[in-house]
Amino acid sequence: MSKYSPEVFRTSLLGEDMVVLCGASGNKVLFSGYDKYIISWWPYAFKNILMDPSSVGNSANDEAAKMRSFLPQFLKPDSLKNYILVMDSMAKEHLQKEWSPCKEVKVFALSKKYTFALGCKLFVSIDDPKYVAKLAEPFAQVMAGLFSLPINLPGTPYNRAVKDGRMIREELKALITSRKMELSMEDNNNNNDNSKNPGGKMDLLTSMILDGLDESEISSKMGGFFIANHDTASAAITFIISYLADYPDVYRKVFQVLRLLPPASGTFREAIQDFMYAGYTIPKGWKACWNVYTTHNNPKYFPEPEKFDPSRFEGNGPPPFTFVPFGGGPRMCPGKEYARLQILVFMHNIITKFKWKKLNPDEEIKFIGSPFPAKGLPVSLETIQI
Ligand code: HEM
Repeated sequence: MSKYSPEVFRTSLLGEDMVVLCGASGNKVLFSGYDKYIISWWPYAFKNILMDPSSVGNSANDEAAKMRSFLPQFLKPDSLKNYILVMDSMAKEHLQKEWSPCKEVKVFALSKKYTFALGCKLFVSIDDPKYVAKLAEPFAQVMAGLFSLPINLPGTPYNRAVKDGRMIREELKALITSRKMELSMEDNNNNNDNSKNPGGKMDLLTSMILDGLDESEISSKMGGFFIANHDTASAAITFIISYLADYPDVYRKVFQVLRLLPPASGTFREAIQDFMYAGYTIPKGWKACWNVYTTHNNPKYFPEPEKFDPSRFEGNGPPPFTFVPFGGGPRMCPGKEYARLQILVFMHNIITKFKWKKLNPDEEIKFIGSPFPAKGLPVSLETIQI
């Protein structure tokens, strides 16, 4: 029987009190030692690294709220269905090019390559592989810097992330300028409905421009969307592939992987009134970081929580707010339908093309923000004919 022992970790940053609601399940303690400080610093790191200084509010929470207040048409299910064909053809092309010629692949790196390239295509209509690769490097540095010690000295991961965050915003601003010019040229030439869709590019960028956001807001928010997409869907794909290797008979029910290894470790809230947690009073006004992993591993709702058992999702499934890979309530992940769709389309393509075996069956899983396999999940591949 797993033990479940919630803990509270208190810190104080830039004058704001914060608690990290961490916990333990079985032998795993998700946040220990200095990880707790890194996690509590995250909203500030996000703001300092990714946000244009002219578009930032007073607190990190203001930034999240602004991000939320703008839910682009692009991310709504009605619009997303228009992108299934692009997702499908990119998944096929990616598998053909990167997987088919190989006997063995490292799943994590390749799924990241696919989800990032898909984001470039659907968010900003970039499909030149060289340009995609040029953007991938600074985004990887930003991701590393977001979960590092916030020491802004030359050579530290945080310092590199601040510089690369600035570089990304500059690239995005250049894209915004040229897209605005295309839009206004089409408007001048042609006053029909297509004028809102230059060259067929109704991507996230055009969607934001048409919603009237200014350049610095778009570059900050766009950076946020890229980062939110960066390690999440690729982690989900990686662990679905990993669990499928262990449990081939349950491949149809794979989405419960999101319970066992939720790609986003948690998020931040402000207490609107005093509340009790694990015997502690958390005062009104404090920031709280809640953790998806420990919610998903609470044996009260998921008996034998570390067991992979798809049948627990049958019938009514788990009670509300216990299965929360995309969060819950009004701040729930706005990218969840996009994420689900890209994972589904990719998994459909991979399952119908390959069988695979893990090369390191007992590979360690590490956590830096999101979970990842320590050696990148190397697998051997066999092409199948259906
Ligand atoms: C498997 C993939 C993903 C997972 C598991 C995931 C999970 C989460 C979680 C747990 C939150 C916090 C929700 C809350 O506060 O209640 C969140 C927030 C957010 N996600 Fe995702 N996400 C994923 C993919 C994406 C993608 C692809 C995008 C963008 C295209 C995205 C955009 C965002 C944004 C902008 C927020 C902040 C919302 C706010 O604070 O109001 N996510 N996500």
